[in-house]
Amino acid sequence: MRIDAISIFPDYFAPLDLSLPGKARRAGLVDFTAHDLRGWATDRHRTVDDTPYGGGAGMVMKPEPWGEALDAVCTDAAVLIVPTPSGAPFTHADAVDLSGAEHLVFACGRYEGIDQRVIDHAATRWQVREISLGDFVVNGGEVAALAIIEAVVRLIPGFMGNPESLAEESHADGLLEYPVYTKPAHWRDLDVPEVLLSGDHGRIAAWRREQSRARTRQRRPDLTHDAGE
Ligand SMILES: N#Cc1c(-c2ccc3ccn(Cc4ccc(CN5CCCCC5)cc4)c3c2)n[nH]c1N
Repeated sequence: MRIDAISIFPDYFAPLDLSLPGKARRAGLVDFTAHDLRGWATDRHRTVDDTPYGGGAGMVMKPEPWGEALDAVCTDAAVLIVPTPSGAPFTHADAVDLSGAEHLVFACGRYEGIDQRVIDHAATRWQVREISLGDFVVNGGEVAALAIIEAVVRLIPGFMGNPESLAEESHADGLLEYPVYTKPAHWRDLDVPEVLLSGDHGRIAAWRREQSRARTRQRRPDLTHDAGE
């Protein structure tokens, strides 16, 4: 998989050399490049923003640099991901879907966002996904791109050391994960649940299923329609 990120803060993606996706790069599973949008700004000051038509606070990112950047970076197979507070909530299903893509390009906006014509024009040439990380506002698309990249790359076949662990993850079956424990069995007057020390794999599996269901009911009633029934 090829992944490109376009941003006025390309150094924001340096942590990818340290985390999971960094390992994927060395294994040749993922090829990641961060690009500085200002490289496609043609004026002397390398301007990428201007005041909004219709008035309003803040600045909007100009279409010209973005148009040139996407023309240069996107291949025909590109899926263009545009993080935005107004996007569709990102889910595990999206991560699974995107893990099969050949080329992901992240358009990371700043200021009050990117001129809508950039997205509209891109949609005539590539698959475009406007995605939100959650119901809160941050100052740009980079943190969402990092989260999405990590969620996607770890699902690429051959990346995770223990692919079985993916099957039991939160949201993989519509439920939240059960609690986990390790040694010592007794710590600060707290014991590991006896069932986990029993060696009875059937009891352990049943206990974990019930813990997942209870957590999901308590913390995420929105997920409990018929998940994991
Ligand atoms: N993914 C994701 C995100 C983002 C995200 C993603 C990308 C950008 C680019 C810029 N910003 C900052 C910004 C965007 C909008 C506004 C509010 N509106 C602006 C237009 C007129 C009305 C008001 C304030 C500030 C971004 C934020 N935030 N939260 C998520 N889950």
